Amino acid sequence: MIQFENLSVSYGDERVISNLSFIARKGDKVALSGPSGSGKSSILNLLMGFVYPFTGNVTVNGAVLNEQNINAIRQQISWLPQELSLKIDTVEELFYYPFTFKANRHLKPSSAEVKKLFDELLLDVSLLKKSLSEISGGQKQRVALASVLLLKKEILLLDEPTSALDAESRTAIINLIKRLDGVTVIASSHDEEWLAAMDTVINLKA
Ligand SMILES: Nc1ncnc2c1ncn2[C@@H]1O[C@H](COP(=O)(O)OP(=O)(O)OP(=O)(O)O)[C@@H](O)[C@H]1O
Repeated sequence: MIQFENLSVSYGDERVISNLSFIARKGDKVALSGPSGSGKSSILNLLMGFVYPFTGNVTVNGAVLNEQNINAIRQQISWLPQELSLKIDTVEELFYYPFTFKANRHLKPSSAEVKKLFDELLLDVSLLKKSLSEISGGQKQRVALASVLLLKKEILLLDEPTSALDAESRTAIINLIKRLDGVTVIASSHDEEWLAAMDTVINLKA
């Protein structure tokens, strides 16, 4: 369970989020909506411990998130950022990047698992042999999503996961996310189809 209690976030003098409270239970699919700059990414950054609240608490599975327990909490989370600024050249490097971390090495998927998930994401595994400059933004987004899904963590944080996708792959991903039993998903999105499909939508300008 993830709980935000009376949470406020500020950057310097700028208050971005004020008195936000919500609970996501295990397996809930939660969307964060709101205009650009309303604080959607900041909420995901709070859960990763990149930002700390100005007031209030974030609790993950009963532990109030702090600098001492953040590393243990991150082990339970798989995070897909909005922009991937990695110094890598190939699709294969992008896909296997999360598995290069010591904590994730044992989670490296089999080629059969990779093939199965790529099929579900409407991707051809031959893409892995290409350089990043040869694939589209939508293919890159789905390859990155595939690797965070294969980490099989119980919490999945997605920052605008369908922003580069066409209608067909967007629907495939929404269906796949909805079938993830027991996985708590929190995703920022401007995508109406995504927002309509999730269990809860938190509108940050409401
Ligand atoms: N590290 C930072 N330092 C200073 N200000 C920041 C920082 N991160 C975010 N902000 C500011 O906080 C506000 C909320 O940003 P955030 O990225 O959380 O919004 P968002 O809803 O995710 O936006 P978008 O839809 O454009 O991705 C913005 O005004 C942004 O400029």
